Amino acid sequence: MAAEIEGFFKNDLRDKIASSKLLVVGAGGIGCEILKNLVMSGFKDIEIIDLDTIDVSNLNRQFLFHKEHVGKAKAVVARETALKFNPNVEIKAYHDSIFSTDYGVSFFQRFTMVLNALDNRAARNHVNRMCLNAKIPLIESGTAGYNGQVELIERGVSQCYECMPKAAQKVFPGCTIRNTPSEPIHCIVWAKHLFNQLFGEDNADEDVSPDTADPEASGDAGKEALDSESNEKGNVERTSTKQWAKNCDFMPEKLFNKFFNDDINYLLSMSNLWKTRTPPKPMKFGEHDEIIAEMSDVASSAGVVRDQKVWTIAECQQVFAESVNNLKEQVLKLNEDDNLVWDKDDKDAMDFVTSCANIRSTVFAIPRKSRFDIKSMAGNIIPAIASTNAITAGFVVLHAFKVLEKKFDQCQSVYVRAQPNARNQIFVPEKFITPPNPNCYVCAAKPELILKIDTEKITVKELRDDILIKEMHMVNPDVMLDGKGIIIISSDDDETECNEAKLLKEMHIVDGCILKVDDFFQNYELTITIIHKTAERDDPKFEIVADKDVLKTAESVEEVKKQKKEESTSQPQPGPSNGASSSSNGTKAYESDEDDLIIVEPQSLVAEKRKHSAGGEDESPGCKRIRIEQEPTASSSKGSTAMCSIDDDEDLICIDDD
Ligand SMILES: Nc1ncnc2c1ncn2[C@@H]1O[C@H](COP(=O)(O)OP(=O)(O)OP(=O)(O)O)[C@@H](O)[C@H]1O
Ligand SMILES: [Zn+2]
Repeated sequence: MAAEIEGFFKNDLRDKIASSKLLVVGAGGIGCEILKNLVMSGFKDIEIIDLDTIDVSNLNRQFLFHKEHVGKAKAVVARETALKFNPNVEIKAYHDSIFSTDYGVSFFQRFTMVLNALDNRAARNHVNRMCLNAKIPLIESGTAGYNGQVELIERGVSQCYECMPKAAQKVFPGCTIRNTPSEPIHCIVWAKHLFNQLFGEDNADEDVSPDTADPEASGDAGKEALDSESNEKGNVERTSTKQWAKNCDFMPEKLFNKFFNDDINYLLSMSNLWKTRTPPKPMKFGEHDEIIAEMSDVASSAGVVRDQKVWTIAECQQVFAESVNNLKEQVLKLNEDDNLVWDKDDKDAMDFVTSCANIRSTVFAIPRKSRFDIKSMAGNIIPAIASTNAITAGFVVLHAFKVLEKKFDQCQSVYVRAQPNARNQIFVPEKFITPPNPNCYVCAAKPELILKIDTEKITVKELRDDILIKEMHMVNPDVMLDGKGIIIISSDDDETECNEAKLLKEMHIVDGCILKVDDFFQNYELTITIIHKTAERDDPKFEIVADKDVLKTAESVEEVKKQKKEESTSQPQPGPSNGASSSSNGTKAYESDEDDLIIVEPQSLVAEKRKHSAGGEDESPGCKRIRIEQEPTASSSKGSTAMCSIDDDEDLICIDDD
C-alpha cells in the first residue's frame, strides 16, 4: 500500500490517512475506482453505500464487479473485491439509499469526510445538505463521457452544490405532450408515459390521452368526437387506461386503434388546436402502403442494422404488436399489484417505445427516428468511459489528501476535458476556490427564496411533491404560513392530509405571503416569499428565484419590455426571462432525478474568453452553459445536454455525469 512505502507520503499525512474515517456514496463507475484508490492508499476505515444491484451493463467499467456478481448488491461486492486488494482495511457496506432516515446528520458526523460518486441531482443535493449540517467536507465528482469534474464542498470555504442554480432541465408542458407534439422528443416522452400507463406504475401526471383541459382548445373539446361511434369504443374509461387494456386482453390491434386512431380523432375535434398547426392524421392498425414480407427480420432480429435504420410504418406496427404481446406476458407473471419498470435495456420496453414514438411522430408529420437514437433520447444516455471515471476518482483521492492536510487553498475544482484547452491542458484546475454564494438558498446563514407561482392552479399537494420534494430536493417538509401560524403541510401525514387537494389560494397562500419551510431530516429551514403569477397554456406553473437581485433584474427587464411593447404595439411580447431560476409545469423530457451534474468551465478561462470576445453578452457569474445539440447522440453528451436551455452564451457548458 502506498502509505506503507517509506517516504511516499509525509509522516503527518500518512498518519492522517490511517486515522481518518471516510464515507463513499455510490459504488458505480466512479465509486468503485475511489474505493480501490482508498484501500491502495492506506485508508483504514471506510464505509460505502449504494442502493443498487449489479447489472451486466456495469461490467465493462466497474472493475470491482464480475459476471458472477450480477444481481448482487453493489456496495457489498465492491467491499469484498476491494478487501482482496488490501485485507487490512475496515470496510462497512450498506445496500441502501442515502435518503434513508437511518443516515441522519449524526450518521454523517461520524466521518472525517464524504466522497460522492453519485449519478443524480437529488441525491447530490441531499448529501450536500447533510454534510453542510454535519460540518464535514464533501468531495463531489461526476463524469460525462470524456468530461469529468471534482470539487470540494466545505462550509464557509467553497460553494456548496446548490450555490449556483443548475441549468433548468428541459421541461415539456403536458399539453404539448398530450395534444400538440411537434418534435420527436415529445413523442418519445409520450411513448414512455404510455408504457407506464399500460404496464408500469399508474401516474396521473403521465396521462397520455387528449387533454381536454387545454386552455387553447377552450370549450370546443371533442363534443362531436365523443358522440361518434369510434369514440364510444375508444375513449371510454379515459382515466383507467390499464384496466381498459386488461379488459381487452392487451390486443395490439385494439390498443393501436385507440391510441393512434380514436384518440387522434378526438384531438382533431378540438378544432382550435389546429387553426395554426398541421392537424394529425389518424392511423388504423394494418393501414400502410408497405410490404410486410420485406421487413420481417426487423421484428425478430437484433443488432446494429435493426437499431440504426429508421423503421417503416409497417415495421413499427409489427414491432408494436410483438412488444405488446411480450410485455403482456411479463405483466401476467407479476402479482396483481406489481408493475413493470421502464428500462432502456429491456428489449421489449425499448421496442415498444421506439414503435409507439415513431407511429405518433408519423401521425403528427414529425420525422421518425432510429431505435438507437430513440434509446439515447429516452434513456438519457451518454457512454460512460472507464478511463474518465478512473482519472476523476484519482483526483477525488488527491483532493482527499489535501483536505486531510487542511490545505483548502489547494482544493480548487478540477475539470477533466475531452480536448486540450488553449493552454494545452486536459486536466484544468480552477485558479481559486469559488467562495460560497451569500444568497444560496441552502448554505446561506438564513436561506430564503422567492417562488413565483400560480396560486390559483397549484394545490398544496403539488407544492409539496412537485416543488419542495421534486424540484427543491427536500425529503419530508413541514410548511407553515408565517404570521398566521397556520400549518399547511405537516411531515406527519395525517395532520394535514385534508389540505392536500386545496388550491394554495384556498389556504390563504397568496401574493406576498411568506412560508416557513422546515425539513427536520435535512435539518434545513427555508423562508419562501410567494409571488402570484397567472400561468397561461404552456407557461411554467412555478418559477424558483433563488436570488432577489436576479428577480429584480428579470422584472425590470420585463418592465422595460412591457413599456417597449406599449410604445410599439406591433411587437409580440417575449416570454419571461429565466434568470437564476428553474421552472416546471408538466412533463419532464428526461427523468428529473438522473444525470445532471453541471460541469462549469474554470472561471479564469471564462474571464479570459470574455476578454477576447468582442461586445460579449451580459455577464452573470457562476454557471455557464455551452450551446448544445438539441438532440444528443450516444456519442455526444448525455440527456441533459438536451435538457439545458440553449442560449447564445458560448461560455456556458452544461453536461451530465455518468
Ligand atoms: N440515493 C442513493 N443512495 C445510494 N446510492 C445511490 C443513490 N442514487 C444513486 N446511487 C448510486 O450511485 C451510483 C452511480 O454510479 P454510476 O453513475 O456509474 O451509475 P450506474 O447505475 O452504475 O451506471 P449507468 O447509470 O451508467 O448504467 C450507482 O451505483 C447508483 O446506484
Ligand atoms: Zn450554497
